Amino acid sequence: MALTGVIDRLKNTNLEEIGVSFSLADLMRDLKVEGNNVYIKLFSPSEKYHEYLKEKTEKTLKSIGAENVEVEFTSEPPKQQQQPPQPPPQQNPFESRRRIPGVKKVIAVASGKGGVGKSTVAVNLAAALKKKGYSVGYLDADMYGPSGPTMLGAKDKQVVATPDNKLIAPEAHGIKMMSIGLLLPSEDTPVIWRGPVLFKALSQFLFDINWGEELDFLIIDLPPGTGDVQITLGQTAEIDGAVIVTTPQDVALIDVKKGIQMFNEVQIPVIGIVENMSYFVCPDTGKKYEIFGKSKTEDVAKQYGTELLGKIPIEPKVAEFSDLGIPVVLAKEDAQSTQAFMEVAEKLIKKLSEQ
Ligand SMILES: Nc1ncnc2c1ncn2[C@@H]1O[C@H](COP(=O)(O)OP(=O)(O)OP(=O)(O)O)[C@@H](O)[C@H]1O
Repeated sequence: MALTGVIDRLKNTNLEEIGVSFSLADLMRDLKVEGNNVYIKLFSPSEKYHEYLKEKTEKTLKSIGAENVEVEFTSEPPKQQQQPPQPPPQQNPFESRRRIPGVKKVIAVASGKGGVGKSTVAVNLAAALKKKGYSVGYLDADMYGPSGPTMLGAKDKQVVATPDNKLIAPEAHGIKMMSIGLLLPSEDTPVIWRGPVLFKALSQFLFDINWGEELDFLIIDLPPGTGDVQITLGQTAEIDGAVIVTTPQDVALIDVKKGIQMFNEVQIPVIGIVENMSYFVCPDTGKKYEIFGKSKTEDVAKQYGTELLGKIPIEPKVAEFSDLGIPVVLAKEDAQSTQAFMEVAEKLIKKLSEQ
C-alpha cells in the first residue's frame, strides 16, 4: 500500500456523523505503512469518540486494501499548533451559562398560560421582598407584552446608558427596574422579534444592566408560555429558581405541567407554584368563595415534586392599584392579597436559603 494513497483516503474521510467538519487526516499524528499493515495514531482527547474513530479508520483503510490496522490515540496537543481540532464539539448547551452581574439571587416568574396574573405576582413579589428590607430589582422580560412599567407607575422613566453601554435601571417604589416597555417609542408599538434580535436584546437585558448597588433579589417577569425567551434564558443565565403562576382552573393547570417540564429541560429549579385568583372573600359577609371550583394545584405541585407557595385571592384592589402603578403590597398593608404575597415571599426566601 502506498503511503500517499493512505493519506489521500484519510483526507477524504469526513467525520460529519459526530458533527465535526474535519477529516480523519486532520486528527492524524503518526502513520506507518508496512506492506498492507497500517499503524496510525489519532489525536482525540475524549475517550467518548475512540470507538467510533477506531471503527471508522479500520473500515476506511480496509476498503483500500489494508489487512491489519492498528489505531492508537493521543490526547497530547500537537507541537507548534495552538489549537488542535477537537472532535467532540457536542457541548452541553448549559455550560456557557453566566451569573447575572450584581445580583445575589435570580428568580424567574413564569406562567404556562397568558392572563393568569403572572406580572401582578412578579411585581408584588418584588414589592414584598423590598418591604422585608431587601434590595430588589425587577426585570420585565415579557418581550411581547411588557406590563411592568404600568404596574410600577414607571411609564415615564427615562433609561440612560453608562459610557460602557450599560443601561442604568431606574427606580420605582424603591425597586430597581428595567423593561423593554421603557425602550419602545410608544406603548402601542407591537414588537415582532426575530430569533437573533430577540437573543441579542435578551442577552443585553440580562447582562448589560447597571443595577446600582448589589441586589439581593432580581425578579424576572417572563412572557407566558414555553417559548424562545425561556429557552434562551435557560441557556445563557444562571437562574436560582422559577416560580410558576397559575389560576385554579384545569386548563391553566395543564399548562403548569408543561411549564414545569420545560424548566426541568432547561435545568432551572422550580421553587414552587403560586395560585392566583384562588378565591374571593365577600366583603359584606366575609364568606370565602372558590369561584373556579376546588383547587387541584397542590396535587399537581406534589405530583411534580414541587410545592404550592401560596394562594392569592381575587381582590379588586389588586387590579385597581396595579392600574394606578402601585403594587397592592405597598399600597394597602391590610389587604388580604398583601398578606398572601408576604407569605409567598417568606416561603420563597426560605426555599432559596435551603438550596
Ligand atoms: N389577584 C388578583 N385580583 C384581582 N385582579 C387581579 C389579580 N391578579 C391579577 N389581576 C388582574 O388581572 C389582569 C391580568 O394580570 P397580569 O397582567 O398580571 O397577567 P399576566 O399573566 O401577566 O398577563 P400576560 O399574559 O399578559 O403577561 C390585570 O388587570 C391584573 O390587575
